[in-house]
Amino acid sequence: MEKILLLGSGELGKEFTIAAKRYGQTVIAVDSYANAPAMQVADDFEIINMLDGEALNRIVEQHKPSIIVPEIEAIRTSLFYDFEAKGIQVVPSAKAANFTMDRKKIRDLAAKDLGLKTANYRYATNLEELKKAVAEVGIPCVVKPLMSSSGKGQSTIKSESEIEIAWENANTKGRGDQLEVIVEAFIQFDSEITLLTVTQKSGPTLFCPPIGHRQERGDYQESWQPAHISEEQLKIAQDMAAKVTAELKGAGIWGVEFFLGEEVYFSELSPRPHDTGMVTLGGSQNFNEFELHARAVLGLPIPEITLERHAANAVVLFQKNEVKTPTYSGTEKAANYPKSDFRIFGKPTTRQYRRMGIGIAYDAVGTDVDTLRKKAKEVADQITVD
Ligand SMILES: Nc1ncnc2c1ncn2[C@@H]1O[C@H](COP(=O)(O)OP(=O)(O)OP(=O)(O)O)[C@@H](O)[C@H]1O
Ligand SMILES: NCC(=O)N[C@@H]1O[C@H](COP(=O)([O-])[O-])[C@@H](O)[C@H]1O
Ligand SMILES: [Mg+2]
Repeated sequence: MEKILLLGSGELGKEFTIAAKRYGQTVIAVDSYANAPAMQVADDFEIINMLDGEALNRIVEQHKPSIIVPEIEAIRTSLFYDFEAKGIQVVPSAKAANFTMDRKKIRDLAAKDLGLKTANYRYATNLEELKKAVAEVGIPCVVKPLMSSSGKGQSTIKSESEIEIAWENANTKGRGDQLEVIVEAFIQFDSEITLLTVTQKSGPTLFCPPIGHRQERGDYQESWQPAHISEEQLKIAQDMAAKVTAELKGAGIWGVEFFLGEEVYFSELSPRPHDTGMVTLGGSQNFNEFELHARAVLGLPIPEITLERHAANAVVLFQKNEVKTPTYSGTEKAANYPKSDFRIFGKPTTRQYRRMGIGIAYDAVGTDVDTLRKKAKEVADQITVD
C-alpha cells in the first residue's frame, strides 16, 4: 500500500482521494485552509502554504510519503527534483509539475523545443515591456500571470487603454509570486477541447474521448463529452498531446487543452485531472478521470478507455460579492431530473464566482450533447448557494 501526499485539496483532489481510497491507499491531504474538500475524505491532513519550501520539506519529512500528487500549480515545485532524487514518486514527474506551474517554461518547451502550434506570444516583467509586447503580438490579446489557474489574474486586452489595468490585474490576482506575464495573441477559435491523456508506467499512452467546454472569465462553465471534432483534428491533437507528455515524463492523467479553428492550437496542459474532466463523473467512461489518474499513478494497468455514455456538466457558482460560510438550497429540485446527478464540493467558505458544485446529465451513447448541456445547466441552476 502507498502513502500519498496530496498537494492541493479542492474538488479534484476530493474525487482523486475517493478513487485512491477505493484502491486501498492512504492519503494525506494538504492545502492552505482547514476542512478543504479532499481533507473531508482523506486519512489525515496538513495546512501549509505550499509555496513555502521549508513547510513543504517539513511535512514530507514528517509523513514520509511514497508518492506526491500535486493537485494545484502554486507549489514550490523546484523541491520536487530533490524529492524525486530521494526515491519519492512525484506525479507525474518533478519536471512535469515544475514546467507546467510556469507558463514560460511550458510554452517555450511546447512552441520552441517541440514545435507545437501555439498562439503567438511574448513575456513582460513591467508595464513598459507589456506595452511593447502588446504592440508586437497585436490587439486583441490575452495577458496571464506566469503562475495562475482558473483564469485568475487573466485579462483580454481589446484596446490600448486596457493595458495598465491588465498589468495590475495580473500582479494582484495571480496565484504565484512571480512578477511576470505572458501575452498571447487572441485566437478566434470555433471551439476548444480538453484531451485527457493517460501515460502509464508500462503500457501505451491512452486518450479519452475529447471533452468540449465553454469558459467565462478564464474559468470553465460547462463541459461535455464527446466534443464535436473531425478525425483529422483529433489525430493532430493526439499527436501533440503524446509529444508533450512524453517530453515531460511520468505516469498519470493530463488535461491537454486545444483551441480548434482552421488549425489546432496547443494552449496549455495540466499534469493532473482537469476541471472540465469532471464530466466523467457522469459515467461517460468506463473509468472516470480520477480513477484513471489513481490507476496510472499506482502502476495498475488500464487495459482500455471506453465511452459508455454521453454526458455534460455545468458549474454551481457563488454569485454574490461577499465571503461567507455557504448554505445550499434546491438540491431536492435538482435531484428530480432523470439521468442526472450533482456534486457539492463542501468548500467551507465562499467568494464571488467560486465553484461550489456541479450539475450532471447523462444518457446513452449517441444522445445529442446539446440536450445534455441544457439539462446539466438546469440541474445546476436549481442549486442556490447563500
Ligand atoms: N490566446 C487565447 N486566445 C483566446 N482565448 C484564450 C486564449 N488564452 C486563453 N483563452 C481563454 O481563456 C481560457 C482560460 O485560459 P487558460 O487555460 O490559459 O487559463 P488558466 O488560468 O490556466 O485556466 P485553467 O487552469 O483553469 O486551465 C481558455 O480556456 C480560453 O477560453
Ligand atoms: N482550473 C484548476 C481547478 O479547477 N482546480 C481545482 O480548483 C481547486 C481550487 O478551488 P478554489 O479556488 O475554489 O479554492 C483546486 O484545488 C482544484 O481542485
Ligand atoms: Mg486552461
